[in-house]
Formats: sequence, structure tokens, C-alpha cells
Amino acid sequence: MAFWPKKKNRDRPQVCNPEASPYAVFDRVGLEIGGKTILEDLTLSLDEARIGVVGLNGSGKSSFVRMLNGLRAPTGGTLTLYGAPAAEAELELPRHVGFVFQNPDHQAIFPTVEEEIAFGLTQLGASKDDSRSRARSFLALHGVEALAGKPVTELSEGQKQLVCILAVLVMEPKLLVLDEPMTSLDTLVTRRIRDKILSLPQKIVMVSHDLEHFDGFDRLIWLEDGRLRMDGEPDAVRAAYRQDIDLRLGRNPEFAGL
Ligand SMILES: Nc1ncnc2c1ncn2[C@@H]1O[C@H](COP(=O)(O)OP(=O)(O)OP(=O)(O)O)[C@@H](O)[C@H]1O
Repeated sequence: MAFWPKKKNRDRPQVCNPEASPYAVFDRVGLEIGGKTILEDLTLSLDEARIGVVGLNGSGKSSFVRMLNGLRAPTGGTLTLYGAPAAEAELELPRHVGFVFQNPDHQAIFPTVEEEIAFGLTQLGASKDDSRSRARSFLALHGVEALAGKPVTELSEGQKQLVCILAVLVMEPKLLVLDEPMTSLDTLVTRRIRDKILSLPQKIVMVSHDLEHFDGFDRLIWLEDGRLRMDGEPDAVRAAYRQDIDLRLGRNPEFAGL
């Protein structure tokens, strides 16, 4: 499923530059919800092909990546997306940024796989028949044409997740944001989905708790308590993150010795 503005909004003058480099610029960005600080003082630019985001539960990863497609708006600082202020870019973001949720049940809304894939194409202006036939071709291209007529509710978790990724990819976004896309998948399906993600021409931002998922990535961002703790080459960030976890385990008597 894609989040798409109403048709009248699609006729507005375009403010985003899809070729903007960097595509996202955070300048002292903060996010408060109900008086609680979720993100604080984030200053960074995103441009690399493969960017990972890591951090403990509640550190702000989902909130951070949701800003990239307008699902969360900053309450402080300045966020520029594709060359435009986030508030102005918001209506165009579904065209440029595909978002895949952790739980496919939060994303898939159509009865069959083919309809799920076709929806994005109709939103881009294709006719219903054309969308359905292109959806079938797209599924075949990715080797899963057998899923076309199946009800989404009857798919395995891995198949659902793959369908959600394909439903976003069919719209050819510039950027694919994946929020823990491989949680609850077995090792084989995880490898397949990971290989597919790495083979894509799109730029990627991916949240994961599994540090191995960042093999082949260009950059890893570590968030802690809504702040940037470390940002750089994945091996260096992974080493520091593992060390931090070891320290926490050692310091917490409840977990020491496990
Ligand atoms: N709508 C909301 N209202 C109030 N607090 C929220 C809301 N959404 C998120 N939070 C809080 O913001 C903080 C960061 O949440 P977020 O989901 O961004 O973290 P996360 O790093 O993705 O966590 P996890 O790894 O558990 O998915 C948490 O303390 C969470 O409770």
C-alpha cells in the first residue's frame, strides 16, 4: 500500500527535486509528542546508497525514518527532503519514497496480491486493467507470478513481506525505507529478501536490530535516546555498538553472567 495525496493535490506545482543530493538534510531536527522528547538535535545529511539505522528499543529509529516519507513531521529544527522543506515536500514524497513496515499486516490492505501490487500503479495514473496486467508482469519479473491471485491473508509472513516490498517497488521510488523488514522471517527467507534489497537500484535506508543485515552497507547510524550516538562506516559503528551492549550487560547485575 502507498500513502497517496488526493488527486487535486497532485496538480500542484512540484517542489521536490528527485535528483537532489543529498536527498535529506536534517539540521538540529527534534521531535516531541505529547510533551515527550522523541528525537533531539539531529544534524546529518543522507545521500549514500545503503544506509542502516541501529539502536536499542525506543531509541527513536522508527520515528527518524518515518520523517523521510512525511509520516512524522519535525517539531524543531529544519528538515529538507529532496531540496524542499519537509512540510512542502510532504505531498510529493509518496512518489519518491517507498516505505515498508515491520509488520506486513499494517501495510497490505487489498484482498489479492495482484490488487495490492496494482494499487500503486493506478495511483500513478494507469488504468485499472493496465495496472492489473503490469502487476502480473512485475510479479513474474520477481519470480513470484504464482502468488498473483492469492489472498494476501493466506500468505506466509515471508511472502507477505516480499509482496509489501514489491508493492512499493512497482512505483519505482528513488528511495526505499525499510523498518525492520526481516523480523519474524526464517534464515532462508531473510537471506532472499536481504539479497533482493541489496540488488535494487534504489537508495535504501533500513532499520534492523540484526547487525549482520548491514553487511554491504555504506553507512550505519546509531541512535540512542533520540540522539545521534555514532554515524559512520558500518564496521566501526557495529564494533562500538557491540561493545556498548557488552558494557550494559556487564553493568546490569540482573544480566551479568548470562
Ligand atoms: N505516537 C507516539 N506517542 C507517544 N510516544 C511515542 C509515539 N511513537 C513513539 N513514541 C515513543 O518514542 C520513542 C521512540 O519510539 P520509536 O518507535 O521511534 O523507537 P524505535 O527505536 O523504533 O523502537 P523499537 O526498536 O522498539 O521499534 C519511544 O519511547 C516511544 O514510546
